[in-house]
Amino acid sequence: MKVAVLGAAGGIGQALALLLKTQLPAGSKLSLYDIAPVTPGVAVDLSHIPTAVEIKGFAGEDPTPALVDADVVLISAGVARKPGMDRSDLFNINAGIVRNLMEKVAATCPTALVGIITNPVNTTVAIAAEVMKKAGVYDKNRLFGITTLDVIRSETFIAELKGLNVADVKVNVIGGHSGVTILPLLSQVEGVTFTDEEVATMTTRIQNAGTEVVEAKAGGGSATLSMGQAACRFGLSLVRGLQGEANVVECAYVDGGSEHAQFFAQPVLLGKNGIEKVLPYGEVSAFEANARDSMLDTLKGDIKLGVDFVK
Ligand SMILES: NC(=O)C1=CN([C@@H]2O[C@H](COP(=O)(O)OP(=O)(O)OC[C@H]3O[C@@H](n4cnc5c(N)ncnc54)[C@H](O)[C@@H]3O)[C@@H](O)[C@H]2O)C=CC1
Ligand SMILES: O=C([O-])CC(=O)C(=O)O
Repeated sequence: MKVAVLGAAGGIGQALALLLKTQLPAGSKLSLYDIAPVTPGVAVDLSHIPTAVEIKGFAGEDPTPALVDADVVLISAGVARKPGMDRSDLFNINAGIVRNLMEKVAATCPTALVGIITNPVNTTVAIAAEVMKKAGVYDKNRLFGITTLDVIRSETFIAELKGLNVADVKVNVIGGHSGVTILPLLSQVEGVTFTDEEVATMTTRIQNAGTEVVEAKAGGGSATLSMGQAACRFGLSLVRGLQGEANVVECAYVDGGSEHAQFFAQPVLLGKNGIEKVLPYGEVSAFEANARDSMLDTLKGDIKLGVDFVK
């Protein structure tokens, strides 16, 4: 199994590379790429960790050498937010970065499973899909916007509020990955009830959690370490699915035939071809149904921006 990380010298990329070096199955290959010249050195550094994961680093303008024979490609290349910015403010720079990298993915490893981390995810995933379509190699079951950070934040915050063992908390987060498009389905969390006020406060906290980190880092970037953990969890789930493990389910932002929008985050069953099955997200409360319906104009606008960018 070969996993490539594009953007591997960045805050997320380095954390993700470290976690993958220590957690990928024995015999895996890990390939790191970034335009930053330090990237081969990051790989040398990680290569001294005694695990049976072979690691190589590549820098420069062309990601192709890192992509050859990749089974999974995780993309965190691009710029991150500073205080006062919205995720959509990253579009101008990151749209072109994702388009260029996806052109290389389409040419070099068109059947790899691709996880997009680069913001604005609601839009960059649509860009990735359009690039693959243009190249004639689009498979909607192999492209994912990684929304796992919203899931692990929800698990953490709910466990804290309700005094639960965080390992026991499971929550679906649907929609997209910015502001009101992030919708945790709190009504489905087993073994707990929330007051209306708790639902409102918790939903807003999860939706604004990225901004919480951006403000706390005070100009030093956005979430990197928690995102490294989230992307590692998601990347390992992709690998487990590829290896034929049963019942591997994650929420992700996918082209899954949703009635709500072309791309919509919901639970998916992962397998040897990426998405084996898009799963229903289940019953929702009146509050959640209203929040879901109210987000759709924003989400569809974000998607259209990406489609128009490539067309
Ligand atoms: N999906 C999610 O939940 C989250 C997404 N993000 C997003 O992830 C992205 C990366 O964030 P950080 O790692 O904190 O940023 P960073 O600035 O620390 O790292 C970004 C890396 O991308 C590299 N890069 C830039 N252009 C490139 C290109 N054309 N090819 C290859 N590499 C290139 C840079 O050299 C740098 O090493 C941002 O867009 C951020 O908004 C951040 C947190 C959560
Ligand atoms: O908020 C940001 O800019 C980074 C991000 O996507 C998150 O932390 O969820």
